[in-house]
Amino acid sequence: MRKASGCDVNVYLYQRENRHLLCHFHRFRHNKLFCFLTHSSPLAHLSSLSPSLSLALAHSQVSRNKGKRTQNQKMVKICCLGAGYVGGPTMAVMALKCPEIEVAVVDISEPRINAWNSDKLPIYEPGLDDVVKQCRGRNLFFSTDVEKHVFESDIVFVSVNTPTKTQGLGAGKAADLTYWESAARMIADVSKSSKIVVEKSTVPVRTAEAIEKILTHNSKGIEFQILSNPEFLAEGTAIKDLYNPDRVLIGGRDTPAGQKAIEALRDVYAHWVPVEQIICTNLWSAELSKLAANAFLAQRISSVNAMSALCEATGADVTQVAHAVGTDTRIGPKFLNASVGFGGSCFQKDILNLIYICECNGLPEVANYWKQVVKVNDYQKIRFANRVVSSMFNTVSGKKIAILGFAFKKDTGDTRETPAIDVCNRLVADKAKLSIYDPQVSEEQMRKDLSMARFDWDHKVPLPQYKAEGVSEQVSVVSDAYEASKDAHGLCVLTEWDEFKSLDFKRIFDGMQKPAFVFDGRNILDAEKLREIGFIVYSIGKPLDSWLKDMPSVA
Ligand SMILES: NC(=O)c1ccc[n+]([C@@H]2O[C@H](COP(=O)([O-])OP(=O)(O)OC[C@H]3O[C@@H](n4cnc5c(N)ncnc54)[C@H](O)[C@@H]3O)[C@@H](O)[C@H]2O)c1
Repeated sequence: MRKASGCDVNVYLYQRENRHLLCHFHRFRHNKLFCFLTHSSPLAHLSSLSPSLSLALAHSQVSRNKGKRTQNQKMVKICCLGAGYVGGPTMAVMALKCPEIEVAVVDISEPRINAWNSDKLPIYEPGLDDVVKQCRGRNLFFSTDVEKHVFESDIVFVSVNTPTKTQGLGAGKAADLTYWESAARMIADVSKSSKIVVEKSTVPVRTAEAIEKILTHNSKGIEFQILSNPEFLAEGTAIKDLYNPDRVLIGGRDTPAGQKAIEALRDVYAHWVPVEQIICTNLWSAELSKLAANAFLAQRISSVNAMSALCEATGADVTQVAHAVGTDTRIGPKFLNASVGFGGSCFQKDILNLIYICECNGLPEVANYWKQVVKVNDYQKIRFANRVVSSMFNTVSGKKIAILGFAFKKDTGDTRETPAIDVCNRLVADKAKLSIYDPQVSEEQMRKDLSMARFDWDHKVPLPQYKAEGVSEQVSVVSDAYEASKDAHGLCVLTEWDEFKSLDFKRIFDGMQKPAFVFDGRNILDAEKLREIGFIVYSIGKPLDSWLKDMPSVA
């Protein structure tokens, strides 16, 4: 690269179909690209996108040889709307793997962007700090200047939140697309050049059609190609998942321009994902696949959890049953751990959304099938809390109960839809005094979560009704497990943090009221050792201690 007056002049060697092409790119303000070709151009195949985007994307073509690729330098600018659990890590990894692409992650939340620009990132995710440190300020930028970065970009990812609607038509099931729609309107308003708009958020099937309408009705002659590129990362392992995804899914229109847009995005991912793992489909298949994948995963958890209740009733051991079932190669061993229930921002929301779509399409039987997955999950959470109460002589009034773990799973600070909320609220409703410890969740977050009215759709299982005053009096948040369990009558493990496995349970036992109870909602503790120490132990789906068997059965 050499500097010329007023602009940068970049010289690239571009290889395609064994022809070499020398391009001179002039990069002006707003990243607009102008290209002068010194040889006849093979780039006409990209002509249906804007000239600047076509040329930029053409430059991102990579030649592939049995999965191995050589990369050419490229000049694409990517912007991502939404600097959340998905937008932040996804774009950080993209910036790391594509050093020649400029990636801007923008958000309307100033505190969130400030945190991304600080030493304390807004989300906890193993390995994330390191990735951000390597790229931030180089080709990764976090900003609240949403319009500027959208204006300058060739590819715009939209990774805004799509929560469940809580009011109006479809309340309790349908996805709330308010954030998505306002993002689409803004993209249409500020764009002066054609763009590829990528759905990264999880959205109902056929959302792209609605988004297309918004964009094209406001387009002023600019061409937008919409792609669906749902994200499959799991919180807690996001960086690992992004480095080595099982697959990347890209859906687009079955038109020449749609296919070229798919190719352009595939070439971005091909920097680090083997091309055979990049699945290209039509738009609706990609959108629906994300909902289907989450529904299947949640269904497995509800299946093993339903089995755990039957194990407790019959003396079978759910771990042994899951192992025996999972060794069938048609079933497989993953996602068969019985627990207090699934949580997180996606499973419940996406299944509810799926249910709504089925109902809207006149498929009530299909809707009811998926509804049961959520109902079993609610049942499992309440069954666990009821077990705590019934084991302790059917009352926890005034009793201290230690809660170890509040996040919805280990290695994340995310508490959205965490089972801990329902379990804690149930115990608070029974007048227990809770002492909560989680290594990543702040006191402020826990209090906020426990104060929010839980949205009720048509649950048959009565979920605890929360009283805000109860939480402030009955809940304390502490900074370690020993403090949480001091003088407690019972201890509940609600998140599978590794550090809980190596606690000194003799010390914990000595500090607790007797009889001392452990309720392991994640089956991570060695129940036999705990029993030797003197605890009465409840593990989900395992044969019950005689103490628990003698207690009244729980609903
Ligand atoms: N969290 C996960 O594990 C996960 C995994 C796969 C898919 N998803 C899906 O990805 C999407 C995002 O999820 P998330 O967990 O990152 O949500 P999040 O709430 O953490 O982040 C969304 C961000 O979008 C911002 N935002 C809203 N409107 C905006 C706008 N107009 N312009 C710019 N920013 C805007 C919000 O301020 C927020 O910071 C959702 O649809 C979710 O279902 C999430």
